[in-house]
Amino acid sequence: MLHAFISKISVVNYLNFSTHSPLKAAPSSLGQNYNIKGKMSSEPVNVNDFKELARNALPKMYYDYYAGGAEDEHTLRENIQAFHRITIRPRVLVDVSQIDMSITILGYPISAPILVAPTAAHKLAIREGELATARAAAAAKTIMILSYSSTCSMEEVASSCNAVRFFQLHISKRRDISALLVQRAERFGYKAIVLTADTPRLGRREADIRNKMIGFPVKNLEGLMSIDVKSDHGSKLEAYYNEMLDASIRWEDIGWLRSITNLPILIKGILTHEDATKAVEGGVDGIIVSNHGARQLDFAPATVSVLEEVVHAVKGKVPVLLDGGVRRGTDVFKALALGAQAVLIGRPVLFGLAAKGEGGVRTVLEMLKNELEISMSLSGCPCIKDITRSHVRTPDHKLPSML
Ligand SMILES: Cc1cc2nc3c(=O)[nH]c(=O)nc-3n(C[C@H](O)[C@H](O)[C@H](O)COP(=O)(O)O)c2cc1C
Ligand SMILES: CC(C)CC(=O)C(=O)O
Repeated sequence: MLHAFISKISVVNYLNFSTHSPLKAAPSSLGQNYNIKGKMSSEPVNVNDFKELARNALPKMYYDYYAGGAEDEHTLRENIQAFHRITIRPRVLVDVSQIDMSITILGYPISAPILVAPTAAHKLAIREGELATARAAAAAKTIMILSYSSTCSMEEVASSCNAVRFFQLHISKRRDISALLVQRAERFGYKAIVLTADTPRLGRREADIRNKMIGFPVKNLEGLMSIDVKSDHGSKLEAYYNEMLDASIRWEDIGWLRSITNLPILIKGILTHEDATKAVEGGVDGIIVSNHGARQLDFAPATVSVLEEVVHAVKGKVPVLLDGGVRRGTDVFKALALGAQAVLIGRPVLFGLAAKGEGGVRTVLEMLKNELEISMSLSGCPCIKDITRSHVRTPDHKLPSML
């Protein structure tokens, strides 16, 4: 009866767009969110929607650089699909009238366990580049990890907002220049060094090779280093970085890094318990489980599939973070349940920036936070510490014996 009544009302209103019905304004205001002929709206309702908007906003070469992965992009797909294979085990009748997503990372309080991953070249997305991203991260009360390969300098970013920032480092063949960057980061208030360990050379990103991807100015290296890339073939970026990166770095070099800075050191790019153990023994202050957004070694495992292995090896001695394929609040929830303290977001931030500038990045972070809040409410977890291993079921999960 009620159903029939509602149906009748909607048909009448649908037919009476141009009449003086009290609901007359509805079709035009709703029309901003959906198209009655069935086309998708241009207003994103989730983080994935930003990908298409970014594709439309960017030159193909830049979009492909942001979106692409290595070789067959098997790991790129797996980073997402591995999250889909994990289900959530919700608990009911828990008081979830107040949800608290706040945490601290290395002692710094943030509003939710979602950080901005280091990604290069934000000026390919918009003119303001990393300054816009940094302001959005500050507005979301989270930490941005500034890339070594940023297109705004670390000084410019430092003076654009007073939020907590970390600096991501590559060790280049010019060790003196890497040391100088660390000292500059320290002087300009960056609170940690994130050493990327999975990039002794660049992975084969075939879209970049086909597009003959250009090099972009690495602002932090201005006046310090210029590498003349002679190659006219393939990705100039690949040629540039292979010339610059020190492929001989080893575990012993963590000691060198420790000797030149008092900042905490996080190591990014750990995928096995063997390396997690070495990292802890080497005295790092945190581990980021990452396959570099599937841009380095194709057929490296999806990050969420190896998270527990790393967490078990680390035994709570240092925080473990994860990135790769996090696109939903439920993904954040799953990573936390498997032992991560927080996650980092890469491409969605770039897509938000390309589609809608600083506001786009802000929206991406807000969407993920809102989704995490809902996931926590519907799973019976009012605080982050309430999210436990027993809140997820992984594909290798064995049913406890009933005998
Ligand atoms: C366009 C792009 C540029 C990146 N640049 C860097 C970088 O400069 N340094 C670094 O350590 N990681 C870099 N990454 C990897 C990210 O830090 C992160 O590991 C990855 O993007 C996470 O996966 P997601 O994009 O699926 O969220 C980059 C990733 C992308 C997509
Ligand atoms: C310029 C690159 C080294 C930045 C990077 O890490 C990436 O493109 O994945």
